[in-house]
Amino acid sequence: MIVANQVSKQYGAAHALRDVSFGCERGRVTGLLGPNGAGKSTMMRIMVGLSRPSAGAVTFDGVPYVQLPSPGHVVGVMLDAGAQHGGRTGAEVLTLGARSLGLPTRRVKEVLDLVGLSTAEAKRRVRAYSLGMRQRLGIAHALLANPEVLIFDEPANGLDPSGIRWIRQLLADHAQAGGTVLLSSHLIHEVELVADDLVLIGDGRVLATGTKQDLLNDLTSTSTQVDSDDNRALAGALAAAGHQARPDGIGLTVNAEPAAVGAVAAAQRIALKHLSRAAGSSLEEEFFRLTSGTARESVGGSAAVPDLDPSSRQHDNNLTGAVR
Ligand SMILES: Nc1ncnc2c1ncn2[C@@H]1O[C@H](COP(=O)(O)OP(=O)(O)OP(=O)(O)O)[C@@H](O)[C@H]1O
Repeated sequence: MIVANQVSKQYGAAHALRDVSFGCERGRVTGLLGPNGAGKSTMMRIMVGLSRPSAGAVTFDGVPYVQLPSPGHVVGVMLDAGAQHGGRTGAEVLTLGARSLGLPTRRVKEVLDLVGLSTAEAKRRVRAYSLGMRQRLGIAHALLANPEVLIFDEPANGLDPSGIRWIRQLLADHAQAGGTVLLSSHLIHEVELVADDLVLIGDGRVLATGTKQDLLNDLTSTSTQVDSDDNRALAGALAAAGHQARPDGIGLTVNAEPAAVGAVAAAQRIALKHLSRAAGSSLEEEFFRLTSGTARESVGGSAAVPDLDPSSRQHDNNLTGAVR
């Protein structure tokens, strides 16, 4: 089991992650979902020791990645498919990987077959690969030692529809065989079909976690659609009452029971034209609703932005593969 415990990361004055905690269980696919800049890549880099957290820790069955006796045998990582050396052939990249893991070179052919790269393609230099081929090579590299844990950042990036189906199946099969899978995406459809559990993050904070089904039930059960004579004033009054309201093309969609929305409108003497429970929102709609607030205060409840102690600032660089 992977456990992220109160992980925070600051880049200078910017907070990329704030107190992020979640778990990924064996036998399940966990989807880390969030819009661009939410902190997904930062979280994954911290998980595999490529970046140091400002606070908190991530463990694999109780052990931090960097303290695992042979991390490459336990955790298969695919973070940045573009990071492969462009001057090497795919076969060379995998052969070097196999050697460093103490694996026989026949494993190279096995993983090439597994990810659908032909022998001819494996002989080409990586710089000539399409994004989808690089992605497959990165996945092949992660699978070399047949690790129990897979951590993939945006694995469907660049894959064609059949490739996307293939990666979904691969991840689901891995979990079904007892493995632990964490994948990130900013595209909910990519994870909706394969993830058993979801961690929604925005602005570096966990917005919601749970099984996909529970989350969907929770998120959709309290949505209300409302239209009024003055939706701007109503949105302001709802926000002041602690509810999130967003324009939905007709009026507002609010994360509260209809009775609560009606009470706020009545208190402000705003006449309503429509008030109903929102019908069957999709997970995507709810995801956008949850992550649409750019103000940190609007997504995290008690989310005051703490002052940064200048002495704690880290001047990190941005080198791929560097601990930062
Ligand atoms: N090396 C760095 N230096 C400064 N800020 C950084 C650095 N790396 C990430 N950040 C910032 O941290 C925040 C989270 O970035 P991160 O790449 O983790 O998000 P993400 O969810 O993976 O986004 P995307 O979906 O676009 O890949 C962003 O505001 C980003 O600008």
